[in-house]
Amino acid sequence: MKSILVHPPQKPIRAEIKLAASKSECNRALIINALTDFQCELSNISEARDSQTMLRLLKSDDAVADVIDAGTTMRFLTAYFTVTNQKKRMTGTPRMCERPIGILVDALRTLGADIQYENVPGYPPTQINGFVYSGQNELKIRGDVSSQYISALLLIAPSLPDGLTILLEGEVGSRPYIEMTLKQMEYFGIIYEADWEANRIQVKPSKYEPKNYAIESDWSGASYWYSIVALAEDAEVELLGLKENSLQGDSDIVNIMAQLGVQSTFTERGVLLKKIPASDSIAWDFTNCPDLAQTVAVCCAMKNIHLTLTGIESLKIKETDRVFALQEELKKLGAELNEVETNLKYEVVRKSDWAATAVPSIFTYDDHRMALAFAPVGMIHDIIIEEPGVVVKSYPGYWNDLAKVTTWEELQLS
Ligand SMILES: O=C(O)C1=C[C@@H](OP(=O)(O)O)[C@@H](O)[C@H](O)C1
Ligand SMILES: C=C(OP(=O)(O)O)C(=O)O
Repeated sequence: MKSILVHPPQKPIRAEIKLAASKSECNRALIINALTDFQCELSNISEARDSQTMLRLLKSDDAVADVIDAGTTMRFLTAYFTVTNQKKRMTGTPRMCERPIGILVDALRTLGADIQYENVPGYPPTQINGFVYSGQNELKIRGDVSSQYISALLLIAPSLPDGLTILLEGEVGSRPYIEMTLKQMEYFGIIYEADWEANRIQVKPSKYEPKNYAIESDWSGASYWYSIVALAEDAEVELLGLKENSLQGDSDIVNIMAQLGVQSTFTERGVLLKKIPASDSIAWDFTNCPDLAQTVAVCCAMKNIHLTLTGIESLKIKETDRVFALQEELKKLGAELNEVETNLKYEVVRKSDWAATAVPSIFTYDDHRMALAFAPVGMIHDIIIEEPGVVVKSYPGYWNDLAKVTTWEELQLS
């Protein structure tokens, strides 16, 4: 499959969508399960490639763990293999080897890990050689690069003889993901204290209790459906498997989309999305929900809603430089992502009189969220999404789900 041409729907959209499970919740549950010697019963395991990769690597005796392009899988497994004293070479795609891991490796080394870099210090591939506990039970760690390092350390913290106290430095990004980690740990019997005023988290040493755990559907995946409803002329969609009180910070899409023209009503099965009037402009800080930035940027561009974005610095070190990717691809829709204050504030603006002269063809930069976020443009006019297979990272069933509300066809681009 080389590319997909999405056509606007020919009739009002009325659909029920069973979303994929959250890969974030799933990857935490899989690590916790491994730390109970696989005694938990996990249900609704995510079919996302990131989670399937985690599942496979946790069960593998191979000396090499290739995480492909999965950040949480790389970071969580590095901590897990270290404390369980498994010698592993950790590697991934070329892009994964450009995504920093030094902050986590330094922290694990302080705890007693022998980890070596194969090429560039601070980046995968790494070789985990072993672990002899140093007796250190307090760490200072930067919180402004990736929360995944902190979640990785928290997940293994109960296994350390003295537990672990983490002092976070700098502005903490993606904090809801840290809270998700802590709440899942608590569910499995771990005691912790988090003081967010002092940026201090303390985890007591203990064993995870084996329990059953049901993984919630993915709110990041839900965001694309919000965008579909916001952009389509007439749409009502029920998303199944989502909860009002979610562990996932991306459930904030409910509040963002209330301003972009989508009302959420929670039902017994999930959430029902209906169209309502939208605002002319919004400002949003994505520090707590960086994965929603692409969805919202594309949706605002297409609805001619002026968007001011802050808190998107971490987008530059994800599957691709998402700021650059958005800048390049929004241009094809007559829109711009402008940097208003260096690295701090951006805005999305679109020429309201813009009309496509040819069908825009969106390059996806090996980033699932580029394909997922731009496909809803098809609710308004034809759009080509190149390399659409990238969606397997988090939402393998996306194109099949999209076929429930509109038509699309495969193209072979030369
Ligand atoms: O812990 C997690 O499950 C995640 C944390 C976030 O990463 P950062 O903490 O690097 O922002 C998010 O972007 C990623 O998709 C999943
Ligand atoms: C950033 C993401 O994932 P990861 O960091 O786990 O590769 C994502 O899914 O958008």
